[in-house]
Amino acid sequence: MKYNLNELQANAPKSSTWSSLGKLLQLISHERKNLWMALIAILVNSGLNLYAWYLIGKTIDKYIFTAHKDYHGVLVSCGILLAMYAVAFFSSYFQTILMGGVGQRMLFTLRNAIFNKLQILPVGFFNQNKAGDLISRINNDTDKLNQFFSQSLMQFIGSIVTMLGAGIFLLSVKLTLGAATLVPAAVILAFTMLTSPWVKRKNAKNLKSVGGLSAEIQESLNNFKVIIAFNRRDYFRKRFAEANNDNYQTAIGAGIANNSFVPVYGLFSSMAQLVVFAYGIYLISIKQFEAGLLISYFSYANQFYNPLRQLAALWTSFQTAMAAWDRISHILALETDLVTVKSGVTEPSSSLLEFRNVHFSYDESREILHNISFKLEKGKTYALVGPTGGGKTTTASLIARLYDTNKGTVLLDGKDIRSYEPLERTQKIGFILQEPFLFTGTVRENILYGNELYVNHTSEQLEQVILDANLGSLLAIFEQGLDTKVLSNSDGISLGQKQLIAFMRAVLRNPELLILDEATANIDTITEKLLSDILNNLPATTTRVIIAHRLNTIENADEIYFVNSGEVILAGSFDHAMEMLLHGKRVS
Ligand SMILES: Nc1ncnc2c1ncn2[C@@H]1O[C@H](COP(=O)(O)OP(=O)(O)OP(=O)(O)O)[C@@H](O)[C@H]1O
Repeated sequence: MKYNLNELQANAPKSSTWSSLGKLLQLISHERKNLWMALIAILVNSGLNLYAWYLIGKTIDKYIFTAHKDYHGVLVSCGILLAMYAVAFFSSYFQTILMGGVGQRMLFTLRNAIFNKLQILPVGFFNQNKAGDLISRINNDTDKLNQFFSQSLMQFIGSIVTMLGAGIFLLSVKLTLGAATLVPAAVILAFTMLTSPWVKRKNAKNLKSVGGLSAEIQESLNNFKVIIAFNRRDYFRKRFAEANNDNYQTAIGAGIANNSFVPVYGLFSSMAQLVVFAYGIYLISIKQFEAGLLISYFSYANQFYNPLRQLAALWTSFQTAMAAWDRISHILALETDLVTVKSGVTEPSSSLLEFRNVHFSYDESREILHNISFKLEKGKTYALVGPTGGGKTTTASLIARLYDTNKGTVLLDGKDIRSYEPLERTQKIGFILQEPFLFTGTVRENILYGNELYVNHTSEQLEQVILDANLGSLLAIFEQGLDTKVLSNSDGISLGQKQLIAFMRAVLRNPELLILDEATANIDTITEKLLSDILNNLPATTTRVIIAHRLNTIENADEIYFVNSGEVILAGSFDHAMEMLLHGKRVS
């Protein structure tokens, strides 16, 4: 299945602005009550600000530009205006608090939704996407949406309400003057509609390059030791410089696109002022208009064009939010292809696991396993040997269902492995990976990862469980026992020690099938002997699959399989396996 987010995004059909807006609003549809209250607050605010200018114009005409000036009337109007501004202030404040909360809650929910989605996606997804890009989607893109919802959305609506109110005033007071004032706005509207797709594209490109830059930083931070050891800093510096340059170029592109509205809006709003000035004075000269109203008219033209100018900035925030939403929605729309299928017929089987005519490839280019069939019996120890890149880890990954076959079936206890719920399957199969994963915490926390059975045990009780499982000698290697601190980046703990913790973690889960993929590669010979004793003392029914390059590790296996060039062949004796390793076909 295709999981590469950048490719999926490039090939996705383009969606219209309005359908994207609809999808964006669905994100906060459960906040209906808060949205209505914020909307009412913004209507009150805009309405009061609009009415204030009408009152000012009327006050001037009624009390100033008249034969009997009435300053008391002006003072009364000022009192009313003060009260109106106070209410407008509180409604604006209330709306800001409401929408700030909506934005933060949406950010919280979205980040959770993306993270939960990542938990269910298969290994293939993580093979095809860079961690840095995913982090950027979770952090940066969700924040772009938050900014739109918490800051821009209500301003957006407020601006539209103010514009509508001002537009209605302009047209209703004097239709001809109003229509002339609004002509430049029609030009701006056409310009905005025409340039929007271009602006969105520029912003999407910029967000993608932010993801690329974040992936580059993450990769070089992960590999900093290799970079320093090999003095290959130039290589990473070059790659970083390229990603940074790409980000710089796309940011400039997005900046130009986003700001291209500002001068155009400025120019056309000045044009509108000019129209009001020239045409308004003309109307006064022919006694069809009053000077006080012209002052109001100027202000209403401003009330119309200022929000329009603001809309330019808000439109940018909207386009950025839509580009961010595109990137997020591609993750949310993904489904795992490792679904649990309906359980078919359970075949009575003495073997614990069976490969039946299995074909597998990571991508279309090359088949890694070709028509493979073999059985693993309960309680036996199997070794997988073969040259580097021969397909051992791939075979083990299919045994643990990290991937599904392209063709053929893997049966666990006579049942299609795909019919097991993940919890049941992972309880039956323990997998110690080539590179064990530990997280920052203590040995205890790492041992109990994914194991509900002992979480409430005291340290003494857990130590007893460890002793009973014959793992005491391994725990003794850690100076502070269960309380020994572990860092996920492995500093302060050796790779061998990490493998020991992963080994204890897997054995304590008491799996029916235990896979060790090069799990002793970094362990000294004496400790390896300890591990081998522990493996021999596992319950008699436990099946073991051991992948190892060190030959002494596989000496005592019941069966040895030779894995290479798409084949998994039973090698028979240890000597025959050695023969195959020395003279067998190597990977092409
Ligand atoms: N995630 C992946 N995507 C694409 N190809 C892969 C992936 N993982 C492994 N391969 C390819 O599959 C082939 C088998 O790899 P695999 O890791 O199974 O070999 P291996 O026998 O375990 O090697 P080693 O002894 O070095 O661990 C190799 O050619 C490898 O390049």
